[in-house]
Amino acid sequence: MDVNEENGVAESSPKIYLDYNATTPLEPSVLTAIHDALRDAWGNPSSSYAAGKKAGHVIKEARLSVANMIGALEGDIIFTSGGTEANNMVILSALEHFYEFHRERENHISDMKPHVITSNLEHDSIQLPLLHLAEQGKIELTFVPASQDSGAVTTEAILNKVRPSTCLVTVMMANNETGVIQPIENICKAIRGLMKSRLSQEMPRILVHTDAAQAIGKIKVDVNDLEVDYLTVVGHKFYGPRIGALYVRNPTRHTPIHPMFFGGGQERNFRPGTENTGMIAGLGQASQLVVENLDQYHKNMKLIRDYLEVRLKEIFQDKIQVNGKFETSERIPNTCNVSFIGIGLEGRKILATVQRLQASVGAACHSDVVSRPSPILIAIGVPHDIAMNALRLSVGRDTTKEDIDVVVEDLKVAIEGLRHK
Ligand SMILES: O=C(O)CC[SeH]
Repeated sequence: MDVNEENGVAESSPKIYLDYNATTPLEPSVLTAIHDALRDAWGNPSSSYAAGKKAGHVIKEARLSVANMIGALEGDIIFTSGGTEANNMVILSALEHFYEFHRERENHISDMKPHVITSNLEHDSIQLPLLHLAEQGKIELTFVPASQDSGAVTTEAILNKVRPSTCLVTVMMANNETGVIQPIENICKAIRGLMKSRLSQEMPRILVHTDAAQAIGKIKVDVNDLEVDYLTVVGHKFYGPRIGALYVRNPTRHTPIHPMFFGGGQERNFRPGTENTGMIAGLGQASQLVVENLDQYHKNMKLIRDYLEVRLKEIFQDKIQVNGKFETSERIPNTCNVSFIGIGLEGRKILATVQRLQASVGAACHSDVVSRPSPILIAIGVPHDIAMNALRLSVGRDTTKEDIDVVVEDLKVAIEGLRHK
């Protein structure tokens, strides 16, 4: 067995991956679906001959699977390149809806700005386009702070920020760093309750979106329970490929949707561009697996995540704090955000010291920022020094108790070493 000269660890010591909120590997059957589609359904889906029809059939089946996974209709699903594209499409469609509403009433829109409400917990693919539009003076933007008693926004806090020009409320379904589930169903019901009065007062309908990236494949996601107008699906968070889909409730007839770019008319002109048949096939298969196994996935991940937290408590006792665990809110079953109490135990230092664990201190897209704590943890009231010492551990479908035992021992050795530096 070779031993790495730098860290003295046997090269063959396999790494333990606990960063499934960052991304997941493909399920074998998803890989097979992608391979088979690339091999057999390579035709252009817009072509009317056999090769095109075969590709079109693969896409139709995948669309049905994605729709089935979230309780939607086939026509409500628009394939996108991923969650970022889907989220940006929602924002721009809501703005267009605002302007169309006022143009139809011949209102002077030149001095009107659409208003958007979101939370201070959102992924960058919501937060940054909204900030960009606000900086350009194109929207008015309200960030509703999460409650520090629950790690989630409250429906009341969202409602309190509604104004006549509000056209979109967008709140993620579950946070990628803490796992805290947001009250999307309640928010939707409350916003729908405003619908009649707003229309009678010549105010635009408030559209509601949720980014379900971290929820799908972990908890039940049903658009009929939620009553959202839009919902973002991200394949690589549930063992699927790196494409996505946008759920739009009855597009154009009930819910406005506008293309961000123009081309050959694919996806009913909502999202033109020759379809990525192979990846779409994979997304369909990943969705089918969720339909068939969600309860088991949820049960297994929760068992292992809870075991992780028990073992951490056994080893570190009062020298750890689990962030995002509140009496008044729920977490997705696979996520544990934990801080190690003590000087010199910054999360990044711990990750640089462990021998087997692969995890993150927060969102992967923030991994380049080394000098600050997670803004999400600060937002839910975690003190700065505790937030600096946080690790985000997210287990997967196949993570075992033996994996957890290895990780906990790895952390124990690393932290003892850092404490004595
Ligand atoms: O790592 C995450 O939380 C999502 C990808 Se930026």
